[in-house]
Formats: sequence, C-alpha cells, structure tokens
Amino acid sequence: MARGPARRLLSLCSSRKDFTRFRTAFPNKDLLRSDFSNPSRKSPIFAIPLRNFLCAAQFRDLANYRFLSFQRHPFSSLTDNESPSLNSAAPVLESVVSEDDNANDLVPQVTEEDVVNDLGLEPEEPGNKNLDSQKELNFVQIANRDPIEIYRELRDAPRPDKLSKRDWDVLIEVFRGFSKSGWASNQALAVYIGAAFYPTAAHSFRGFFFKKCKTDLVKYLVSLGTGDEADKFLFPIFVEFCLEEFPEEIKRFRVLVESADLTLPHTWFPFARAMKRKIVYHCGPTNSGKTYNALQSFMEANKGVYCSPLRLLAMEVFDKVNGLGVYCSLLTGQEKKHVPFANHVACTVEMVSVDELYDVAVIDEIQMMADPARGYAWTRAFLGLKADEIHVCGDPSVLGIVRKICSDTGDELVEQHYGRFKPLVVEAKTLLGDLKNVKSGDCIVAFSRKEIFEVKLAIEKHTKHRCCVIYGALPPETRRQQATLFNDDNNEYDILVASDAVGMGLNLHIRRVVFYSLSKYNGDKTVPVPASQVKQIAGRAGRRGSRYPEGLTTTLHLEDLDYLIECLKSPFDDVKKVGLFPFFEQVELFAGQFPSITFAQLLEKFAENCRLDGSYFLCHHNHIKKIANMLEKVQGLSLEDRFNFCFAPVNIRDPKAMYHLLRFASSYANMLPVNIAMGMPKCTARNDTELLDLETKHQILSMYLWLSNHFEKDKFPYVKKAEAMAVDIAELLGESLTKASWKPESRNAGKSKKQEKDGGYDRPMSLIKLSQKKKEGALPNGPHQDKRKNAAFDSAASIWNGTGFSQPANINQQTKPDEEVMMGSWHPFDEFSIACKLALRFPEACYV
Ligand SMILES: Nc1ncnc2c1ncn2[C@@H]1O[C@H](COP(=O)(O)OP(=O)(O)OP(=O)(O)O)[C@@H](O)[C@H]1O
Repeated sequence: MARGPARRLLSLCSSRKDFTRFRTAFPNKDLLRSDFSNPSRKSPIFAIPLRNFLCAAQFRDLANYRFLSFQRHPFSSLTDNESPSLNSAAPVLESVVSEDDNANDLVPQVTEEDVVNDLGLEPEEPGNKNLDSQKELNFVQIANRDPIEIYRELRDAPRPDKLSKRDWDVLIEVFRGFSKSGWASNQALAVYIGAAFYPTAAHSFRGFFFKKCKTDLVKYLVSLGTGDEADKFLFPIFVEFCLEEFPEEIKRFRVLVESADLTLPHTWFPFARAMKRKIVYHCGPTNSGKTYNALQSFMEANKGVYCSPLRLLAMEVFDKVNGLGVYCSLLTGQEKKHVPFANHVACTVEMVSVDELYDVAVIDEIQMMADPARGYAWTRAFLGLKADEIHVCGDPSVLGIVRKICSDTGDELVEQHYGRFKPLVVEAKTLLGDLKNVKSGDCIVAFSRKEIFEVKLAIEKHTKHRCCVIYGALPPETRRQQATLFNDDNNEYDILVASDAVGMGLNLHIRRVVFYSLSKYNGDKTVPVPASQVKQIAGRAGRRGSRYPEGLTTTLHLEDLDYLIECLKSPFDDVKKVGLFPFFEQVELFAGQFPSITFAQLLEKFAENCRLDGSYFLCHHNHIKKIANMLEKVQGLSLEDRFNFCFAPVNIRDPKAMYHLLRFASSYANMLPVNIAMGMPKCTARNDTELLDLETKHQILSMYLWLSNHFEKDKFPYVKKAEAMAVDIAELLGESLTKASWKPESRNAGKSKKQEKDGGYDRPMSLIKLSQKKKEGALPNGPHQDKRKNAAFDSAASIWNGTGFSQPANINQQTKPDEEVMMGSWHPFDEFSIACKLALRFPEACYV
C-alpha cells in the first residue's frame, strides 16, 4: 500500500514527542521560511516528495505539497478565493463566525483604559526610536520561538493577560481570518485534520487562545494583522493544540484517509516495479503506422498481449494475427476464444492480466489514459503489465505524463515519432449544405443516431448512392459487417454514414470524411466536438493500403468549415492527469469505516476522501453509482458482487436493459440459475422501433455474457444459448440496416412535416451557429424552454424509489412526443417500475 507523505510524517511522528522533535528541529520561524519556502531546497530531515493531497469530491488540485513549508499555497494550486475547503464546511464555519459576538465571554472584560503593557514598555510616542527598536526586537524573538514552547506556555498559563479593546478587536479579526484560511485548512489535512473538522478545530483553538492569551503574543499578532503572516505564525501552535486536544478525531480521519489512499499508484504493482521494462512510445497522428509497427514486435515475440480500446479492434487484431500464422487467442469481457498452442492474446484493455508475464505487450490508443470514465483501465495496464517490452501507440497528448510516470517507475522510455503517410487535405468547397453533393467513398459523420438515419434516408432518396451505417449501439459484429460492405468495391454501398464510433478500430476505405455537424449532445447540453476527436475522425480518410491512400475532409455546411480547420490545426493537448479507479480490495478496505451505508454512498465517500497524486484523477463513476442505486434493493449480494455488477456493460439510459440487469442480479442473489428470459425476434426490423429493440436485445445478451465471465459460471448456465442468440441478432441487425429506409421517429412531430417540405431531409443548421443564435435569443426555442423540457424529462426519470438513473431517452424519443411527458400524462418508467418491483420479488420469473 502506498505511503503518503502525511502518513509518513505521522508515522515518523507517531507520538507527540516525536512530532515535537520534528518541530524543535525548526525552532526558528525565519529558518522555516527561508529554507522550506525555497522549492529548490529540500529539508534534510523531511525529504517529502512533492505531491498533492486531493479530496476528489472537490477535485481540488493541490499541487506542490510540502508539509509545513509555509509557502503561500503549499497544498493547493487554487487561489484564496477558489479554495473550497472552508466552503465545504460552511455550516460549521458559519457558527464559528457568528459566535464572534460572544467571544467576549472568553476573556476577562477589558476597557479602553484597562490597557496593561506586559512588555513593560512606555506608552507609544511618535519618534521614540528606542521603543520601536525594542518592540521589533521583541517581535523577532517571538517570531523565532519554538511554537511548541509557545503552545505549552499558553496551555500552562494560569490566567489570560488583559488586553486593550483595540488589540482585542484586531485579534478577533486575526482568528476569523485563520478560521477561513484555505491555506491553513489545506495544511491541516497533512496532520489529518479534515476540511470538515477544521472550522471546529479552529474555533476551539480560538477559545483556547483567548482564555490563555499572553500580551506579547497578542501584540505580535496585532502587529501582523489578518492574513498569511498571522496564519503561518498561528498554524504550528494550532497543530500542537489539535494533536493534544483532538487525538481521536485525528486518528479517525487518518484511518479514513489511509483507507482511501490512491497515491503512488505505481507502487501497487511491485512485480512490475521489480522489472526493468522498456517502454516504446509510438507517437503520431492517425494513419501514420504506429499500430502496424507495434504489432510487428508483438508478432515477433515469444509471448505477447495486445490491449485494445474496443472489442471490435481486439477482434480485428485476433483475425489479422491468426491470418498471418501467429496463433493468438481472444479475450474480451464477453468472449474467451482460446486458440490451441497460442502464446499471444488480443484483449480489451480492461481484461488484460497484470499477473501474467509477457515478452511484449501493446497498449493501443494510450491517450485514452486521460479518458474521464475509462482512463483507469489504461493506467492500470501501463503501470501493472509484467512485460519486458511495452509498446504504447497514440497521439502525443499523453507523452509528457508517460515520461513522468516512467521516471517514477524507473522504466526505460524510447520515443518513436511518426508523421501521417499522406497529409489530410481540407476541401474548402464543402457540400454547400446539400447532401446531394456526396460522392462515392464519402463517410458522413453525424453525432446522433437519429441524424444518422436521417442522412441515410436523404441520401438514398435523392441520389443513387446506398449507405452503410456504423454507430456505437451496434454490436461489433454488425459494425464489421457494415464496414466490409462499404469496403467492398463490388456492390452499390459506397457511402458510409457513421457516428464518432468510426474514429477507432475499423479498417475503412474512406476517400473523404464529411462532418454533418461539429456539435454533439454530451448528455447535458450541445457542445462543440473536441478538437482531438475531430482530428481522430477526420484522420480516418485516406488510409495506406486502401483504395484511397490520400484523404480529404470537409463539412456539410460552409459555416462549419472554420471550426474544422481550427481543430485540425490545433496542437494536441498536453494532458496533465490520467485516470485511476480503486480496485475492489481498496473499496473493501474503505468500506470497513462505514459499515452501514449503501454501496453508492460508499463510492461517494470514497471519492470525497481519497488522496491522489498530482498526475492522476479519479475516473467518473456516476454510471456505477446509478447501477449501485438500482441494485440497492437486491438483498443478498456481497460487496464484491455489487462492485462487479456495477461494471457490467449496460446503457443506464435504457430502462429495458437496466431491468434485465436488475433481474440478473436478483436471480444471482437468490442463488437461482440466471436465465435469459428474452424472446428471439423472428425477422429483420421493419421500422425504427424494431431496430431499436434488436439493438437493446443484443446489448442484454452481451451483458449476460459479460456477467457469465465475471461471476461463477454455473450461475449463468445459458451462455451457449446467449452466444447463439447474439450472433443471430447481430445478423438480423446487419440485414435490417442494409434494408433500412424508414425515418427515425422524431421527438418533434412538427419538425417532421417541415423536413418533408424541405425536400425530404432536415438540412441541419450548423449547431455551433445554432447555439450562438440561441444565446442571442434569436430562436424561439430558448434555453429556458430547454430547461423546462429537461426538468420534465428528469422528473420522469426519477421514479422508482429514487433509483436515480436518467430518463430513457430512446423511449421518450421513439414512442412518445415531448409534450406528453411534459404534461405528465405519460410516464416512461411506469411499466419499467412495475417490472422491476416484480423482478425483485420473483426473480425467477420474467416480465418483459
Ligand atoms: N510499413 C507498412 N507496410 C504496409 N502497410 C502499412 C505499414 N505501416 C502501416 N501500414 C498500413 O497503414 C494503415 C495505417 O496504419 P496503422 O493502423 O498502423 O496507423 P496508426 O497510426 O496506428 O493509425 P490509427 O491510430 O488510425 O490506427 C494500416 O492499414 C496499416 O496496415
């Protein structure tokens, strides 16, 4: 388990005496300032590495950590204003601040005349130089005193000295500032005083100080006034006070933090650390030969593993490598194809074993380390793979962080830089807003399923071209079938209409990539497509060895062209952090602190309290929490079962798929054989609803297969049947897509009529322009209306005892118009809700 610096500090200072020893090593405040505040100079005693202390709930970037270094923000890269620590503890703080009026209770009453000068100084007179220098001398002495001594002196003081009203007022302000100090709150984390507890501790400290105050200290603090200087003077005394007053709170928080410690993740893989690994970074844009070269090393090795971002790509490599005579097995969440005598395996990155020893490993699309949701899988593979040689392929965005990680792990890094085989050319003419201008070999990229079918319909209605389609919800087998159809010269399918799913993994013969739009809905709002994604997708045009070795790219509308060029011209991001997620064992350890909370709450608590180094972020886990919430009702699942079920591949916005997951979990928990309980469609889809049904059914089967590989096999006895059904449905989907000539059902009935008038398809307005116009208020469907609509959808989704998953967008879109949902006359979750409840009570039965 990793050892964080604060932990190390406390383990070094396991007793108060030790801590005192540390502190007395730096009795001189000036010494502390001059030595520790100089980042280039390390403490000879505490050579604590620079690292962050991060409460992931706030995703604070607490950089440049050095305990008690007395820098302005040693723990935080945030400014004072941004510092969230005290805001997060606002209720406690409020009480602290509001009690200032009662602070007089803490000290003997004083009056203006009641001034006693404990320093024995004459009253101040202007120009009294002796007095001034005497004062300065005193202040320097105080500043240089050992804070422990100061604390003890205060602690043992029989009674407080009397203060003047003016000093008293200033002192109140000084302590108010200290209570609010983000710097002090951040520093306090290092001695396990949590952000939530800090205001209480600071309040208590103020009470202590006022009850014991010494005039010389007060004078000194008054001379400093509110601010950093005073905070930094008070802080070590405060720490001393807390160590003595709150040992239990500190211990509790320490145990909590330690059990959620995600620092130094490279130390989690001691075997890999014991190896001297060679990392080869194949760095370049798309279509530059990175994967090709990495696969050469993979195939030449005695034993190799290829880690893919997608099932589809793992399958491609599996086929390709076996085709070249190198026996290779396939391992994805859904399938295990063992090839006899194979020493090689092509797998999805989540499935790679960090226990097995390899000669060569390939990690494709390494920039996915920074993916907000799945990044942890790449990070784990990169840190944990036990391979002599690891080839990573990707764009340069994570090169900097890979260099840094290699310096931490001690791995050798070799960089190989690539350029595109043929430059990508931007066609400035665009399609002038008219899909009739498509040409053979074009790939039209749209960012929603609905748009994909609209485009397909329009092209097939108004031109002689036929379209293949590829989008994320299709099974990999169907995507491959569509890709083969498109690549084949001897048929009429010469146009591809695809979503961003086309950006990775398929070997496609694309002449030109045309962006239907350059904005997409991110689940919350419509946003411009990120430049890195635009590059990745555009880069699919013109592939070496294909019919079109030279690639073109353009947009449907002239007004989107500037953004496309901007994206292609923009340099790759320099990623600063990569993703992490705790292993089950870490979550289990943490769960020991909270025996009576739900799994979803546990994940939340973990996120709030976990510590991460500056190069890592905690991956998004909202979808996991939503599944966890849904499964909360299922009795009899162990923590590990819950953890595993939450990673099942399910579309959380699809109530039908969620229902089946719930049913599977329920049966499993009741020790019943988990059945598929789903009818097989008899024919190809005749409309969009049937097509959607096929997609969902395939996803449910895929989920069943995934679960069968992640739980005891005998609990999932229908694997063979599920595999056969999945193959059949993928075929049906392929056939359905080639025939598909229906209009996708629209949310907005009025819009469909308009489309008819416009010549059969909705000529898309540039969404970037659209959002600009919305901002200017030019369009009637303003943001407030969207808000209302979203609120209606959200409330529709929050049924079923707060399972909390979002609305079934596809059902809303496919079967009922918005208005009905908004009027509350129809509820998409009603049927689902009843089915779920029944599934919980009678898990062996099926209700769909
Ligand atoms: N040396 C080579 N000889 C023959 N074909 C090659 C060679 N290098 C690359 N190719 C072919 O060029 C195409 C692009 O190569 P590759 O997939 O390795 O590029 P890449 O940089 O990994 O791109 P992407 O990131 O888009 O996958 C592939 O079809 C590959 O087979």
